[in-house]
Amino acid sequence: MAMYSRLPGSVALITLQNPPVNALSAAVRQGIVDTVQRALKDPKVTSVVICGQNGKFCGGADIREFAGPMLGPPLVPMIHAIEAVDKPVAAAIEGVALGGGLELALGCHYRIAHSKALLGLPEVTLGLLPGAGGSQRLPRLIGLTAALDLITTGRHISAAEALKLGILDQVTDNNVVDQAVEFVRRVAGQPLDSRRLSTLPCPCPPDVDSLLDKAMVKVRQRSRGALAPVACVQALMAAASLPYTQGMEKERDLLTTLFNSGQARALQYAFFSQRVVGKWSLPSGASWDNSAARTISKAAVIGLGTMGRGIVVALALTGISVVAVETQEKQLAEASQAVPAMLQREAGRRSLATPPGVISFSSNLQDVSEVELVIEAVFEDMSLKLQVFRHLTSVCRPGTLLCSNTSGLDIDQLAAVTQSPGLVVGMHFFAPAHVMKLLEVVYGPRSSPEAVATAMQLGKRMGKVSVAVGNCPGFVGNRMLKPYLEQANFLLEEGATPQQVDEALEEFGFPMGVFRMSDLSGLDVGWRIRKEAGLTGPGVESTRTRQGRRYSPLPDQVCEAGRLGQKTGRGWYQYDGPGGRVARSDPWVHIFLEAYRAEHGLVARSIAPEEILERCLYALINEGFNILQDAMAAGPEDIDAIYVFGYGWPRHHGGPMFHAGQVGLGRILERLQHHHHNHPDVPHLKPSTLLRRLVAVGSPPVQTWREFINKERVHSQL
Ligand SMILES: CCCCCC/C=C/CC(=O)SCCNC(=O)CCNC(=O)[C@H](O)C(C)(C)COP(=O)(O)OP(=O)(O)OC[C@H]1O[C@@H](n2cnc3c(N)ncnc32)[C@H](O)[C@@H]1OP(=O)(O)O
Repeated sequence: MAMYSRLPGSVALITLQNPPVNALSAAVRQGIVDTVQRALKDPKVTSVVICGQNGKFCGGADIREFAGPMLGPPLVPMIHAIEAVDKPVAAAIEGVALGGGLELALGCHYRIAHSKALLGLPEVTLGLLPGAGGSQRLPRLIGLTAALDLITTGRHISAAEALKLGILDQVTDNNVVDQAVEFVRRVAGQPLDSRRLSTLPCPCPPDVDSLLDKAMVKVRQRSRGALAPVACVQALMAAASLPYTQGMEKERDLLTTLFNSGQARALQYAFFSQRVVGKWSLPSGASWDNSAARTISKAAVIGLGTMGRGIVVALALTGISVVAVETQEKQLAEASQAVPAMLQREAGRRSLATPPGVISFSSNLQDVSEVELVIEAVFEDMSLKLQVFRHLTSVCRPGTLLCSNTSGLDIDQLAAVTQSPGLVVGMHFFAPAHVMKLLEVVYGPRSSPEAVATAMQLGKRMGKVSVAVGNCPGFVGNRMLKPYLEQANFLLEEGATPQQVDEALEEFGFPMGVFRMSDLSGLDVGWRIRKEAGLTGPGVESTRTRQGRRYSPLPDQVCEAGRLGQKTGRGWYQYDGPGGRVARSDPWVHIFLEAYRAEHGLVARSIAPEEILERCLYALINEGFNILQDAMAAGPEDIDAIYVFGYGWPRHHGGPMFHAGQVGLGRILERLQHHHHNHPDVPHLKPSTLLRRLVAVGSPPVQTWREFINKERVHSQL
């Protein structure tokens, strides 16, 4: 797990060996301890280089080991022992040096990296802090201000940035091990005291207290309720004010608290969920490892509204040539101005010198005839989409993949009007499409494995977390959103205000509560969908029961008053004019709610934040169980990834299904039963069969549900 070799010229080379990322498992740590000892004892060795095999230095501690008892030599003394060696030790960094990997490198006396290497301390994203001395050594090396940035964000930095910050001693485009060997030969015999970071003072700016206070405020605002960012700032406070040994004690105490927290478990689950969903499988048996994806080099986007423009940019950024089609001249003219500017901005944000893809604009649908894949992004209207698909199937060459960016319409219906229904899939992007990480890839009953594989791979190329989902109204994300929104409206009827509902959800960790979010997206979106579903509109009676179930006409009435959200400057809140961003409580809404309750004979009651959370979140979670039961998502990880990456579910709560497991399935079932008893006309509160089955078998951990569901399905229990 760590190979020792003696190179000519008295250099010992230690190579970490633990594919795929040389994580510091117990065996690797033992290997390092043994090989460092060997190098120390060998009088012929004058210097040491540590590197990783297969072009990767080290991806950090082995996250899989966190679930069990920690065996093998601990990291902290291992790194101290390296720092104390009296022969120069250099880290030769290729690929990645992340987390414990960078902490190991910080324990070495010198760090040499390849120009393409990435470095960082991403522990905060796993609910931890750099607990192998990183929180104390890094600020001593690069100063408190820069260390605060790197440790509280967990961002990966390039070798060039690391060199500028002073983390690296040298960056090379050549073989990094050769360079490191040459380097240590050169410095052999020089004093090492100043290279032992633990012995250095921590460079701090004069206004250190104010810097740390501001950092604390910032992390609390950025990730409300998250423990790890706060602990990172506390560890850096210790680095700034205490001797190294005491700083290390503080680091250890903070790490122990975090390590045992539910948040660390949730964030580590989220890390693995993201990877699990990439290994997609469909009920048909088609999966990522038995379905070939096509490589797309030329694509078209139809419809250049907000979504279409974002999709064009996302495709172009991957180097794909895009034909961007809009039949309305005014919209086309606007888009051909806006899209290149968006592309430049996004390329800049991603540090790309020039956007790699080429975009051509057209008002003629015939111009898509030569592309390999089309993404339709026209208005969310089935008859319009059908018209576009009929047209596409006649103009595109045979074999072209036809995708729809619908947010919930029937993919199969679209496929049915084409000549090759197997080549039709949904690609549901989230606004802004070039920024948001989530992509739902929707397979219909006739979608071919090749079409699904191609869309999944294209999503990955665009840097998205692509999740394969089944074809049902709203797919996964929006299907679960429906009961959540419904409960929020019912809570207003019963006495809550939009602020109270939003505050409870924001306190839980959502960046925006449901009403602020609806104002941002535009209230007319849902209004149109409800009209199409015959739930509201001319001729529909204004009652609180529609289509046999409880219905709240509140959002329809807000729209009827011309309040469509931020775009009209009024919605559930008021804003400083159309397009305003800052939501303020609006007396109109309170008067309106009172009048509404009076009209329907409702008596407002005081509603506690706990009830708001239970009603909104448990209704959403319950629908998640229904989705699993209907096989519209392959496993809970798929649902959780969708909610974390597309709907602002706080990552430190893992995702709705993980959260259900943490709350306790028995408790979720009991509260749903309670609320359903109080609201028997709300079917979404009726506990799902799958939830009942899981509770009946003792509420197994979320990681085992996928297998349980598959077995239950075989035995027709679901
Ligand atoms: C008292 C307890 C003491 C604990 C001490 C606490 C200190 C902790 C310090 C740490 O080091 S925490 C870990 C910090 N490291 C990271 O966060 C890095 C995580 N990994 C990544 O960001 C990426 O994987 C990567 C290294 C940038 C590589 O990305 P790439 O896209 O190339 O591949 P992936 O698909 O992401 O990964 C491939 C494969 O490897 C698995 N994996 C990656 N990193 C780790 C790891 N650190 N431990 C275990 N496994 C890891 C990943 O799950 C994939 O596996 P799969 O089976 O193929 O899905």
